[in-house]
Amino acid sequence: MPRFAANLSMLYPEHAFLDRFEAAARDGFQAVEYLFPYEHEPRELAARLRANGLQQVLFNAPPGDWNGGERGMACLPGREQEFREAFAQALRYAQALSCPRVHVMAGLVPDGVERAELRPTYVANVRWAAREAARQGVDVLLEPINTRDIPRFFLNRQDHAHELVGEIGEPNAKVQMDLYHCQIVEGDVAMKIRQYLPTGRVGHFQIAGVPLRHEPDHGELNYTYLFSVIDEVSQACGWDGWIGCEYRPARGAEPGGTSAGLEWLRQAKAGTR
Ligand SMILES: O=C(O)C(=O)[C@H](O)CO
Ligand SMILES: [Mg+2]
Repeated sequence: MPRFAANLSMLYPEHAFLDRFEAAARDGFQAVEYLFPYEHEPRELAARLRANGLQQVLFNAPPGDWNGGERGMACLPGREQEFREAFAQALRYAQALSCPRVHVMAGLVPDGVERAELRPTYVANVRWAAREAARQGVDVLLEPINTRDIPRFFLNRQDHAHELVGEIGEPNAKVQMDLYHCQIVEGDVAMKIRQYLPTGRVGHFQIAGVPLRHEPDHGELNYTYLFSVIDEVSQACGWDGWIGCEYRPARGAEPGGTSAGLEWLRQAKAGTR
């Protein structure tokens, strides 16, 4: 069965962020991911990981002015210096947390600009980041995101992401394949897993039910089937990454709501015995 990481930006909303590590470990998770670690000292986060026997498997580089609506800087001409400084900060956290992957958000296409005009900036920024990250054994991830959640996001499709990874040309630049976004934008999810996972260019998966981004057993995707596809393909090609549980629990911040909603995970584990 694939290995699952709890996304602490979305799961366990009834707890303060630092207390979500313990909640995830209590539910049997052995790994976590989240959006941004930067409000906390690396040593505080490392202590939470250690105390709860957890691995950090992914977080995001600083995205620019998040509260002002920015969603990454990688595609933005004129922001290269800020991008580099932000990525250097991410690498310091990755080192302290022994985290092998950093997601670099692409950014929004500015009004009046054609997507194609941004491509050279994006490729140059991510190539630079991948080379820096390679020195400490870290992969840099590119994630296609749907435009219902993030209108004007630069990167939306798996084929676009894989084309860019090819052009970037660094072995540690990979795609973060979020099946929730993939279903909303393009569908045909199982065939896309079969197409892309064997290329060695998928660094990480994320999951959520579609359309509401709740538990994977809510909505139109059949994750029992998709997990069996990931299992089959990863056994054939030797992929041994993680699947991030990046969803908003249907019970919201109700105490114990995330844990109660993990029935899909208990069933997925039971199915492999
Ligand atoms: O939104 C997602 O799916 C992500 O994984 C990003 O990291 C945050 O926007
Ligand atoms: Mg995602």
